[in-house]
Amino acid sequence: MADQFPNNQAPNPNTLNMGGLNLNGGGSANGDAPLRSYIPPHMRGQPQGRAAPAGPAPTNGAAPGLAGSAWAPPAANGNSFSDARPAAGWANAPEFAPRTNGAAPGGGGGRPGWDTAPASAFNKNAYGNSASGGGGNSARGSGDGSWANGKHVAGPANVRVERELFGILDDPTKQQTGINFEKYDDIPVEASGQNVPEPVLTFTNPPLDDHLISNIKLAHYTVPTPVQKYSIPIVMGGRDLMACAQTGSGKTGGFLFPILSQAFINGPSSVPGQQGGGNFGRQRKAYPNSLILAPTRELVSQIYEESRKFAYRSWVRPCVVYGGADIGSQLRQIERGCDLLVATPGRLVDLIERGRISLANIKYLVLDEADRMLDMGFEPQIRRIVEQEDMPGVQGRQTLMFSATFPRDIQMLARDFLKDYVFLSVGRVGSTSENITQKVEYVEDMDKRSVLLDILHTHGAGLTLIFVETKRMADSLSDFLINQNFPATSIHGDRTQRERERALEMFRNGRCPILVATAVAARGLDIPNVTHVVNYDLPTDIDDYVHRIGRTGRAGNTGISTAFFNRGNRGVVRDLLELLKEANQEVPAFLETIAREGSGFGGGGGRGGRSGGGRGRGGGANRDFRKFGGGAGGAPAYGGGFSGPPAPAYGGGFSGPPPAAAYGGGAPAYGGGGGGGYAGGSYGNPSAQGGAGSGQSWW
Ligand SMILES: Nc1ncnc2c1ncn2[C@@H]1O[C@H](COP(=O)(O)OP(=O)(O)OP(=O)(O)O)[C@@H](O)[C@H]1O
Repeated sequence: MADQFPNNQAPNPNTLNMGGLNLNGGGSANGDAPLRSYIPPHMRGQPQGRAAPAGPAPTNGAAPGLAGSAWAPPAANGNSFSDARPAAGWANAPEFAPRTNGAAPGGGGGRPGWDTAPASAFNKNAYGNSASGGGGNSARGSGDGSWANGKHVAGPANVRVERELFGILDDPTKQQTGINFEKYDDIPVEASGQNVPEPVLTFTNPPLDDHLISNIKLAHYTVPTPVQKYSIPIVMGGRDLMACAQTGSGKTGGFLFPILSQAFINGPSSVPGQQGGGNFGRQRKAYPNSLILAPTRELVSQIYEESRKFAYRSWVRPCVVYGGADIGSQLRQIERGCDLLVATPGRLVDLIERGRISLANIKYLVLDEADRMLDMGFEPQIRRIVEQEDMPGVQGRQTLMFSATFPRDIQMLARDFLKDYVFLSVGRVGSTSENITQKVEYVEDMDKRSVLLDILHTHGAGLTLIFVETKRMADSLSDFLINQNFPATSIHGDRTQRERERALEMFRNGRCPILVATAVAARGLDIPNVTHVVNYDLPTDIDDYVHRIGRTGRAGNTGISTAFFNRGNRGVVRDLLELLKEANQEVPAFLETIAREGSGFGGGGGRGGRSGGGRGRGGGANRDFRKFGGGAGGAPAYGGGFSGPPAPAYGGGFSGPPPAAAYGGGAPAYGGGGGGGYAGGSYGNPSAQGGAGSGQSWW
């Protein structure tokens, strides 16, 4: 119960601050607020003076208005949602416990591997084959399969684990592809860099390993998405990669497939100092071959679950570590073997300091949502992990970066972490999927609750994710919705890890189909059946908007997003306008008007708090940095081959190439009209408040 009311208090309907909602005709509850400008549809056309009774008064009784909506509780006769819920509902939901790696004992077949494929570019030793463990006679590996006599021996099928990982056909708890899945192939692809390999068109051998293909089949994937088509040969060919593709278009598979395929082909590496022995038994220090870093606990958990799917029955044993959870159980997991590690940077540093993880065997380093990790102030930890511990240098590993957005400063970080990389963009960098119908409504702050209730009352089936800017707002809005008998919960950085996991699970399984979230839930989360994303508070940075709305309209499914916009959001108006136009969305007239008014606001929308020159969307700013004279070699563009030229340069005002020195870390002074940090201070907060390391953030 405490979970529903974050302050351990059920809100008192009589003292509930309704946020100035108009409950008694014209004024607010205490009668002194001005008339609200917003009139919900069901009240429109009624005599003046009855404006905006947008929600029921929080008094005892049923929940008027809910009955006809998707949220109607089966027995809505209590005082509040907690009373009205069905017996089998919220309160009785099982405690959520993070899944642990299910056992799946071994047997099955390996395959000859990549040897039959063209020799060009492919480095057979890329996954540690050069070490004796890879070629050893009985190196077991730590997953459920094993590696014996230089061959991969898969474990036997385990029906229970298979069901847990892959679900059943058309399983509603798993993401199904939607009607627009094939349309991903219409998105223009640009791949720049030296000697970019041709894309693959199917999940076949070669280049992919048969064991991986069998797991891909279990996941019911039939064809690769565009980012996967390109990333598979690029990564298997031994190249570094910076890949940018729209939200929900399969980037996770884009890095997992080639990494795991190589692992299945080449086997494990030996532990340093134990050459020839192939000691893969229980040991205190883990030597993973692959490291995937991602910004949030929820995201690393999700990537871990995906890696469990595709590593099923293989010698590879994935592990996950993140802060806020019991380190003891994570250590025990690692001790059982850890070939592929998914981690948040802070917890990984902790484990390295404890001497429990060595990065000496890393062959693949993935930075997922790298731009967010920088926003969160993780750069020192990331640099420490990559540059100051025992990880092989840039020449000795493959490094991959994935996101839907790649602001300029992250591209500059790439200069230090990547070598001769391919820059891949599926659609314009930072663009939104056309699978999402984007609506923008003009709503004054004081009317937001009322409009939200209106939306929730009329909303159909599916899950609704509501983004707010602060933790306090997340709590107060979810309390408010609960008092309005809506099955809501919240997720933000001040909730305990258990509360966060529980809230997410309740949302995922539909017991709480409304989730109020801060930016902590903006990135990467793949939750089936999220049909509506509401930006109750718009972010100050357009990239955040792109990721937030990307929680819907995934894997070819359609979705709706609604943004509440008012003049307080004018800093983002131009970017929003351009984004809507580019994605063929309806553009409300007020946006054009405010964009014209706001010509003094600069075009960048860049954030404060970040070193460097902000992240304006000036022409070319979000595309391969190297092409704009950054000093990394001006790689030739590769004809992407997927219907047409890349999207045109976006925004205005790319003012020419920066001097070469700008690439070296100084604040680059170019970009669309002065994006150097939109004031307001709501961003950049991580560094201002101690950064990721301190655990303090506004979200
Ligand atoms: N080839 C495929 N066929 C069918 N479904 C796929 C395929 N690849 C990925 N998916 C599904 O598409 C959904 C979105 O994939 P994923 O989470 O990797 O997207 P993403 O591009 O990383 O999104 P985000 O930018 O939000 O992190 C997932 O549910 C995944 O299972």
